[in-house]
Amino acid sequence: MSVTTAGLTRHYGPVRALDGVDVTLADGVVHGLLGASGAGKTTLLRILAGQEFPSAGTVTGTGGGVCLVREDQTYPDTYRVAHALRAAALLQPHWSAEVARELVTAFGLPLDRRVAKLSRGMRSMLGATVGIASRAPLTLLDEPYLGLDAGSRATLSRALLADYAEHPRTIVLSSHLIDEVADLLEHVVVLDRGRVVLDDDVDALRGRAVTVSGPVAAVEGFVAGAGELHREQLGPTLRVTAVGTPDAVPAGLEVTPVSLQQLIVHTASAPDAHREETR
Ligand SMILES: Nc1ncnc2c1ncn2[C@@H]1O[C@H](COP(=O)(O)OP(=O)(O)OP(=O)(O)O)[C@@H](O)[C@H]1O
Repeated sequence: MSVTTAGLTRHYGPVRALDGVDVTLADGVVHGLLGASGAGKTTLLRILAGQEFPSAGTVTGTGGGVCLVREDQTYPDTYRVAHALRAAALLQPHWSAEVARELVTAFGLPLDRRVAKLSRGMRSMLGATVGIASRAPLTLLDEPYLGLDAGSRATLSRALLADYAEHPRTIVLSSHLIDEVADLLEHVVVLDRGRVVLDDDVDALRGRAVTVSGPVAAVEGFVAGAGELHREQLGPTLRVTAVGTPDAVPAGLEVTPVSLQQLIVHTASAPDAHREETR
């Protein structure tokens, strides 16, 4: 299911949580919705799921069925894990009871425990179970890795990829910790203060930016005309992260590729003039 937003804007009083967001979430692709705290990720997911109205702009293509798992999902006080799963099964027309059972076992989720008494990590396990078992054509997971230990993070990633391979759908994972999700993603959308600052396939992004370090004058010469994302100087050594640098590296300079995490962090904090270079 392909979903498109046009000019999507959401104001809360003076706060522009979303400010003219134009994105297309392609069918059968795992997207990362990334950005710092307060960037607008949850607001966008809530609007996509129909749980929030935009102040302006449109969303098209969400008619096939949506499952949003929020990191602050609330349930009635009396709900136990089994109740939450039963409710999800009733609400989600593509629900797989088998997947839900497998994940409950893999995570070691206590079915008879009250949801209110679950630890932070267990709440994420429950959310992941609901999101994956929903098999919703548009599956939105808000901060799915919050509080999970390394083993459970691996379980979630494995289960998500395995089920997605058999039942491709449009998946959006929001996170402000890019390392947690980087390996799963095919496409990233980065928000910064309600605006899209990066919207590209992961394959296209990898290797696009480099960090170059060496003597100040030599580095300045190498990055002249490139899009600069970040610079720091330590005595006589200058280190610059940039996109669009020359292929030929002069002697005396050290050039290393930038990880997806670094590229996104630098893009979100780069001056506006240089953002265009990364698109
Ligand atoms: N109901 C609301 N009332 C007032 N302001 C809100 C409301 N919901 C969100 N905001 C504000 O909108 C901005 C975006 O919030 P949002 O929760 O979408 O960000 P986020 O990227 O999901 O952040 P985080 O990673 O911390 O969850 C923030 O400044 C937030 O304080």
